[in-house]
Amino acid sequence: MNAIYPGSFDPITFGHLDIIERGCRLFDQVYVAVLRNPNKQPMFSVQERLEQIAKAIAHLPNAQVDSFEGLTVNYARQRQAGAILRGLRVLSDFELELQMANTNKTLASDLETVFLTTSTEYSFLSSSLVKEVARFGGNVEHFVPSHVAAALYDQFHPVVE
Ligand SMILES: O=C(O)c1ccc2[nH]nc(Br)c2c1
Repeated sequence: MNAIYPGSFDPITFGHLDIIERGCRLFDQVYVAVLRNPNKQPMFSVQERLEQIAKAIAHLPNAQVDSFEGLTVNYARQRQAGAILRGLRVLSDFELELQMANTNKTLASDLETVFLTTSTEYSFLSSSLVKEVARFGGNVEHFVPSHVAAALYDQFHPVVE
């Protein structure tokens, strides 16, 4: 069975990678799918995020990066996925995740949402938190892959020609 792992990944964190690596042990193929959302102003472009994710999952032979827009259930069908993979960090994640899972179940009754609880060491982690730490010059090396840490540094320390 294939799974999709949809998200904004702005940027990808070790929390996301924890879910992806464990999902790769459960599913034949995991599509790490960046949602192209024109209503949001991400820090990194879709292309930048695709490249960041591709490098982060290069060690996983059955994971691949992708992007999509519109309904998650339509993208899942396009990728012939039987599951939507989601991570749960803390109880506060559950309410929105439950709403999305029930919506998707109503739209596509043959599509399951599979939740994995993140490892406790990453349960506090979010892309927003990482960007705030980087914004104020904090060390993010324990939160994101080194290439993502470098991209965050460049965001806040632009080279002046
Ligand atoms: O980085 C985020 O914003 C974010 C949100 C929701 C999340 N659920 N599981 C994980 Br890992 C996760 C990460």
